[in-house]
Amino acid sequence: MKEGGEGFVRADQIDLKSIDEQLERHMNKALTMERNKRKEGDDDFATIDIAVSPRAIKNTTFRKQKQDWEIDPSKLIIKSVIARGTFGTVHRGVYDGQDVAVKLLDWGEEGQRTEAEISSLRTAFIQEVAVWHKLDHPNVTKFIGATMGSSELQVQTENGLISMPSNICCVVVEYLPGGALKSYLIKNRRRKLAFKVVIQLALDLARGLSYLHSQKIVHRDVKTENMLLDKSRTVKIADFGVARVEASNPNDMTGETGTLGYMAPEVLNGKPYNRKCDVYSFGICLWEIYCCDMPYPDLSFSEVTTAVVRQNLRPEIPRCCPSSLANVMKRCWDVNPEKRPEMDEVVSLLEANDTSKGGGMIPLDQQQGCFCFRKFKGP
Ligand SMILES: Nc1ncnc2c1ncn2[C@@H]1O[C@H](COP(=O)(O)OP(=O)(O)OP(=O)(O)O)[C@@H](O)[C@H]1O
Repeated sequence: MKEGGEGFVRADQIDLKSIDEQLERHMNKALTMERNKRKEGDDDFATIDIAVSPRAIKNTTFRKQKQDWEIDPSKLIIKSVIARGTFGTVHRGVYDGQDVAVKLLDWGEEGQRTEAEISSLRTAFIQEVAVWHKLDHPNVTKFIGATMGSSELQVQTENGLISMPSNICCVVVEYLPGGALKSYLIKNRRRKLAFKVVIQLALDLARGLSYLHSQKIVHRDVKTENMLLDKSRTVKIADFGVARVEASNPNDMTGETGTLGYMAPEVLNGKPYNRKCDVYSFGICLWEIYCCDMPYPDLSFSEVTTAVVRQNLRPEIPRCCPSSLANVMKRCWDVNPEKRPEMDEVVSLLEANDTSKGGGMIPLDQQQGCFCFRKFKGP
């Protein structure tokens, strides 16, 4: 599917029949695999309270018990593509008169994805809905609803409204026009941010994470790309694709997930981890927000892993950074997860900062500038 101009998708570029056929084949395969997986006693779904009933397939439409998070597809209009993510495409849309972002699950061309990939995509999709639909906080992108397959979805094209193939899965969330926090930091990489703005952004993120942890959710992919800004620059946590309900036994949570530069050493090492991996990633985000820079720009993936795990490498904190903030960063990225603070403590530490006297990182190219970094490291 390609983007059209003026917020439209070109109708002639949507091959509805073949998408429908692909979906039908993929859905059946994925459901068979899921059924087999359940028979084998896989308890992956133990924490997911979505009723996915493989029995309920009729005429290729994926039917299930109506969930409280299900949208009314007739009220949703899908518009142009905003971005392409791991799942598929993210579109702008309108739901019941409200501006929304619509994440559509893309099953890929026939033969493009293996059955295992399709199954894991679908599991991730279900997982994202399972986690997200329960959340309600000003610093978490508001979940509006989802559908796991509907014949009533419509896409707005240059030629009017066109029905989407049945079985399309989508998640509908509030539309956030400010873009990703990462892009905002990149925009300000030369000028840097006022201390007041640094604290505001950091507090938003810290409050959002503290809320998630209070709900026993570990985000597992905390990074500035996954944080979106609303029109008044409030940070909202987005992308719950790999978020999980925290396991009561830490040994139940292992596996590399997240994004390298933000990943805690225990995650990089494949060791058991808990919510403290989010605290580590928050520490890296805090550094990034203060510096408007990227951690480890000159290192390759493998160099980052080795250096973080074996040499305790962390981003270099500029000398102009107030100790109150530098200490939060250092505590958050402590190698020992138990020594890292809880997110609610981080919120209190950030709230204690006095921002009335100005401050903030001094751009390197100013005469009296900050020479903490040896050279400019633009993203
Ligand atoms: N609520 C939203 N409002 C506006 N834009 C959004 C919204 N949600 C997502 N986007 C846009 O879509 C992009 C991808 O979104 P998201 O990260 O949620 O998708 P994803 O499929 O999980 O991608 P990935 O896992 O690769 O990060 C975001 O970087 C952002 O540009």
